Amino acid sequence: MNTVFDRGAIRAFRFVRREFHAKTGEARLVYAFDDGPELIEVVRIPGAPFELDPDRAAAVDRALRLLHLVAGVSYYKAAVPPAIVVEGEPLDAATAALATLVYENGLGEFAYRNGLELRGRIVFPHVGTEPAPAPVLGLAPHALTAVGGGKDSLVSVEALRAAGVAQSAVWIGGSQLIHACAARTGLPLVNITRSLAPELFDYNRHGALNGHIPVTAVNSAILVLAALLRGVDQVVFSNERSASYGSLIEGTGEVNHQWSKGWAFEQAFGAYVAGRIAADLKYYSLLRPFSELAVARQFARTDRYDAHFSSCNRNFHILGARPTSRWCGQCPKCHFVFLALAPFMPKPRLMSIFGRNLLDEPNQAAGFDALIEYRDHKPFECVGEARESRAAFAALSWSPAWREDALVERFAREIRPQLGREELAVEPLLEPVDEHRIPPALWESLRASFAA
Ligand SMILES: CC(=O)N[C@H]1[C@@H](OP(=O)(O)OP(=O)(O)OC[C@H]2O[C@@H](n3ccc(=O)[nH]c3=O)[C@H](O)[C@@H]2O)O[C@H](CO)[C@@H](O)[C@@H]1O[C@H](C)C(=O)N[C@@H](C)C(=O)N[C@@H](CCC(=O)O)C(=O)O
Ligand SMILES: Nc1ncnc2c1ncn2[C@@H]1O[C@H](COP(=O)(O)OP(=O)(O)OP(=O)(O)O)[C@@H](O)[C@H]1O
Repeated sequence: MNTVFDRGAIRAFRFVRREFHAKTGEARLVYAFDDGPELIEVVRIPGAPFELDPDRAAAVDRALRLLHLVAGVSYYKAAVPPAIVVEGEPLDAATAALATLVYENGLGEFAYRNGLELRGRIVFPHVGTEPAPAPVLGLAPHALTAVGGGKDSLVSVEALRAAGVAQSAVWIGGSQLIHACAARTGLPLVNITRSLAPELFDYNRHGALNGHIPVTAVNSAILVLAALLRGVDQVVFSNERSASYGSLIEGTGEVNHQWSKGWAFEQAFGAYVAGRIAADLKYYSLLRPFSELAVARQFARTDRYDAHFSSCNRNFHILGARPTSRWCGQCPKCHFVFLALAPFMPKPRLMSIFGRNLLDEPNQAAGFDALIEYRDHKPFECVGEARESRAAFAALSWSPAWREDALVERFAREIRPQLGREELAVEPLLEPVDEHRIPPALWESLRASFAA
């Protein structure tokens, strides 16, 4: 493309067609703006050729339709045109409602940063007929555990292992870091590849709208498809309770960067999968009842992954990682993970993971201030709630090992006196809540393994 991407002239975003090739495991998701070129996203699920009986083939097609709708968000956002057109069979009301929910909320940060109002503007056309409830397919008891290279999914892997749940470590994309973490689990590995339509990058260079998309919703829909193809009954994510809370922006309200990691998404998506795709396919987040601090404490209980994991998002760009080391030490994720692990890990171990002590670097004060919502809002990143960060700081400020470090000392002197002691306790934040979709027997075992 040599000209500008004239998004104002675009009238409609079209869902053109979806294809699945059982011999190769390749799904092709096809979109277009008006009569422009086809934008084709390709996802490949390993394990082909897939032999599917008619019921499973029909469920695979329903899952593919869901993935087509959800993954379209990457392209729709480039122009946000007035109309959405779904070609082929029309959507029913429940499917259209789920797609609208994902687009409106999952593009919340995108809309805020681009000064757009998307609520009420995203209309997926649908008809009034309701499809039959999804059948039971007789899927085998086995979890596809999504691995993201960070601490959360590794906590889930170990919890499922302890509970005796058969599982595979599954990841999407070409990240070597995630591959190394997945290999370190010792589980069977499943690496799914995904290529965005190359035209999108061209559009981005020529003036398309850009910003954050609900990537966990896309990954979830990919794993649902993979579970059906591989004939297994569970898709397990590792989204903690804290993901349900966004950043509070003055004059705007709450904007959640990680909306599709939150409880509202999990409930709607999980219910849709069981109700409309396959009745015995369970989608849930194993860490939903827990805070980031509870997950950090659990992670600290084994050093198996210390030399492999990273939560720093500079490792995870689709056009190639941009890290100088596994931890850049300067981004909100590095700040938060350092702070959250510090109360639960011996200091030398944490410093050897990061290669430095971030809490003794006075020039990083602003980054840590944002985490505790002091003079700034919580960053648009996957970090815990401000009350968790404040409680972690408070715990360190009473610890002989940490209290003399520059930023901890500053917290104790300047910020702690403004906060009530009851706001600063770590213990209440380690208590699980009973809001989750975890199968009951597994929940009992999980609760016991997280208890102190
Ligand atoms: C790695 C990262 O943080 N990427 C965000 C960044 O994108 P950037 O341009 O720096 O690099 P790429 O990720 O390589 O993306 C290239 C372009 O492609 C678009 N794109 C990418 C993936 C996709 O599924 N659809 C797309 O359209 C993207 O817009 C780029 O133009 O900045 C972007 C704009 O703010 C972010 O959207 C990129 O975030 C990725 C989608 C991503 O995978 N981010 C996760 C690390 C992440 O933020 N996870 C959240 C979960 C949030 C959720 O609701 O699911 C978290 O852990 O909190
Ligand atoms: N490339 C990926 N493939 C499959 N699942 C992924 C991928 N990236 C992230 N996930 C999953 O999405 C969820 C959110 O990712 P997130 O980055 O918060 O988790 P994490 O990498 O396990 O931990 P951390 O919060 O320490 O980064 C997790 O369940 C994670 O396993």
